This record gives sequence, C-alpha cells and structure tokens, in this order.
Amino acid sequence: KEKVEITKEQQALMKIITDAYNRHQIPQDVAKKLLQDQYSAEENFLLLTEMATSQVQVLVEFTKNIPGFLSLDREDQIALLKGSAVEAMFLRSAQVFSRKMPSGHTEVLEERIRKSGISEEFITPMFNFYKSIGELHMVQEEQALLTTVTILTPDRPYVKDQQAVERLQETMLDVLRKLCVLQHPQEPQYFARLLGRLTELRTLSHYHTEMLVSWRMNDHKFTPLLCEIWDV
Ligand SMILES: Cc1cc(OCc2c(-c3c(Cl)cncc3Cl)noc2C(C)C)ccc1-c1ccc2c(C(=O)O)cn(C)c2c1
Repeated sequence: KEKVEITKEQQALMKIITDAYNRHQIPQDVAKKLLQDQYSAEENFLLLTEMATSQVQVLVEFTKNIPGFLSLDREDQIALLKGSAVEAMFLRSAQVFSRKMPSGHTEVLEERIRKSGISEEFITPMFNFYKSIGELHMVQEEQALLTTVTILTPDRPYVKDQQAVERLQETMLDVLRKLCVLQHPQEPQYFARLLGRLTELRTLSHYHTEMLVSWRMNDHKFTPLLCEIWDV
C-alpha cells in the first residue's frame, strides 16, 4: 500500500489556493439582497443577475491567485476564464447550497432560482447537481482545488498553449488526488467521484447556454460583464 504524502510545496500551494478561495466571496450586502421581499420572476432574475455579476468579479480575483496562472499567455487567461466561468459558478452555488447558508438564505435562494424564468428541464439537473455536490461533503481545500482544476481545463475554446495549461492542471490534480486519499481513507474511489462531477458540470454548462438563449428570447437583460464572459 503506497504511503500518500503531500510535500511541503504542495502544502504551500494548497494554502495559497484555499486562502484565496475563502477570501474572494460575494460581498455580504449583495448576498443580503436575496432576503428582500419582492418575489416576482422579474425581481428574481434581476437579483440572480446581480449575484452572477458579483460572482464573476470574485472568480476573476480568485483566478489571479492561482500560482502560474498569470504567467500563462494573456489571451489564454481570458479563454480559460470565459470557458470555465459557468462551471466555476455552478460549483460555487452548489457549495453554497450544501454549506447551508445562514438560516433561511438557502430556501430563499432556491425559491428565486426556481422562479426566475428557467424552464423545468434545466431546474431538475441543476438541483440534482447541487445535491450530488452536497453528498460529497468536500472540505474547503477540496472545493478550492476542484474549482482550480475546472478553471485550468486545457481544452477550452481558443486556448493556444494547451500544454502550459495541462502542466498547471496536472500539478493541481496531483495535490487534489493526495488530499482525497488523506481526507477520505475509507473511500478509495472518492477522487474518481470528484472528477465525475466535472463531467456533470460540462453537461450543465450546455444546458446553461440554452437557458441564456431562452432568457434572451424573453427580452431579459444581462450586465455588460456577463455579456462579455458569456458572449450573450
Ligand atoms: C446562487 C448564485 C447564482 C448565480 O447565478 C445566477 C444565474 C445563473 C446560475 C444559476 Cl441560476 C445557478 N448556478 C449557476 C449559475 Cl451561473 N445563470 O444565470 C444567472 C443569472 C444571470 C440569472 C451566481 C452566483 C450565485 C451565488 C454564488 C455564491 C454565493 C454566496 C457565497 O459564496 O457565500 C452567497 N450567495 C448568496 C451566493 C450566490
């Protein structure tokens, strides 16, 4: 039985990424708006759009703290952010649901998502994903590393130097694999289950493109930042 050991530099890498992940969160005043009492589909859409915009800003700041990311080709950095934003946001909102936010927030957030003009065919897989993430009971280091692995996916559209991204992603995957073995010794398949969620994320991301199209058709407006990152 090989002894799994996280090296000193892997420990340091994990600390940088986890601290950055915890430091960059949606500001409380934005999150609090979820509790205001208007519940129309319009109001819900506007609130969620504000959450998404704030979340993208948080994501950009977090990504800058991934060791090696800023050394990548500038255009590749943009391509990675555009290509992974939706998946990173699904991961984050899933973790918000599984973390059980302050009393009532989770229910309110679920209610607003269910009543924001998203068709049932997308709501079901979305909440199934939230549930499957919750069942993993990830520690915060695993959450931060899984988000980092998602951002560092080499085969996003328009990435030129895929090898450079692959090298960074492999570094993160190695730490995540060891962490899973150490955190879940009784579950040798845990790391494989985590990576399975990344496949589920890709499917959700395709659904999301259709969600955007149907919102557009109903003349819903997005913010400039979301238009840029989602090409809407
Ligand atoms: C919960 C949500 C939704 C959201 O996007 C909302 C949307 C989505 C969509 C959908 Cl519904 C579900 N998952 C992912 C997407 Cl990206 N698709 O389009 C939109 C808008 C443009 C209508 C963006 C961000 C959060 C979010 C994330 C983190 C936190 C957080 C914390 O970290 O402490 C506290 N709060 C209240 C959070 C809210």
